[in-house]
Amino acid sequence: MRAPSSTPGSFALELRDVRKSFGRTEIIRGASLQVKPGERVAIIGPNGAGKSTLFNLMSGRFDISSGEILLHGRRIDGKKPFEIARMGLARSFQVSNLFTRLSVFENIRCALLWSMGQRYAFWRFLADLKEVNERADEVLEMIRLDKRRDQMAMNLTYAEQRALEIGITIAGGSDVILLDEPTAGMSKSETKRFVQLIREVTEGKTLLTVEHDMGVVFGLADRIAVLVYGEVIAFDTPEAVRANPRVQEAYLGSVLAETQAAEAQA
Ligand SMILES: Nc1ncnc2c1ncn2[C@@H]1O[C@H](COP(=O)(O)OP(=O)(O)OP(=O)(O)O)[C@@H](O)[C@H]1O
Repeated sequence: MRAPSSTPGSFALELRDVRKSFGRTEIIRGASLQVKPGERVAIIGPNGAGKSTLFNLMSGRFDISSGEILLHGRRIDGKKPFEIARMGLARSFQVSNLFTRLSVFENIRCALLWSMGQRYAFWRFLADLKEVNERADEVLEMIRLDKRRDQMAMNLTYAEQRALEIGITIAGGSDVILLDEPTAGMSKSETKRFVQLIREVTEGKTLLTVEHDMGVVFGLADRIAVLVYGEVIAFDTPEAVRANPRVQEAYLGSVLAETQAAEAQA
């Protein structure tokens, strides 16, 4: 519904020396990232490294203390979350954001109407309802919830609720998508199916995801940003990140060892 507003040669999303302090504590300590249009980027790092904070800064939920954030070459730091959303950046949350007593269809429709916001006068808005309904059904098919269309969101399984969450995030047609731990709490088989779903619904879009599951990270990401104590210590292809001694030492060594131990036990 929304055309990408990229200017040639610009990055989809760019962070320039971003800093964020809470009180006296600096949590993000000069983070820089340049994400190309259509790239899939995973942000990994130890608990408390600042990954969610970084998402909150990109989506305007928190103000940055210094630096710059650009969406398709346009400054977005200092803007309100809804302004950033309407400029084409959408995010999902770790904690579910659904209207549990509305139907699956209505949840998507609300997201669509919200994304259209005040740009439509009421008469125009009514004329567009048909288009909105059609788009909502299209999104339901994409997230494979068309058969659950008229169920209340509260009656969906956990994995279906997470899929609906993704549908809400992509419904407005944003071309930069931030997903915060999309597969958290899922079984292995659910995770596998969900990663495939994420691939499909974000095809051609720019995706940033915060993820703890290294299987998901290495299966999904074109590039991985490693955040440790609020600093991006590596931003590279999965192979290069895996081989990076600094990353091994600061994070990945222990995580991979844990993952292998868990797999050996399973
Ligand atoms: N609103 C806030 N006020 C004060 N401190 C905060 C706030 N939000 C986050 N922090 C602190 O910032 C640090 C980074 O938190 P954040 O949630 O961004 O880390 P994370 O890398 O996402 O961790 P996890 O992997 O556990 O989700 C933590 O020490 C946290 O306590």
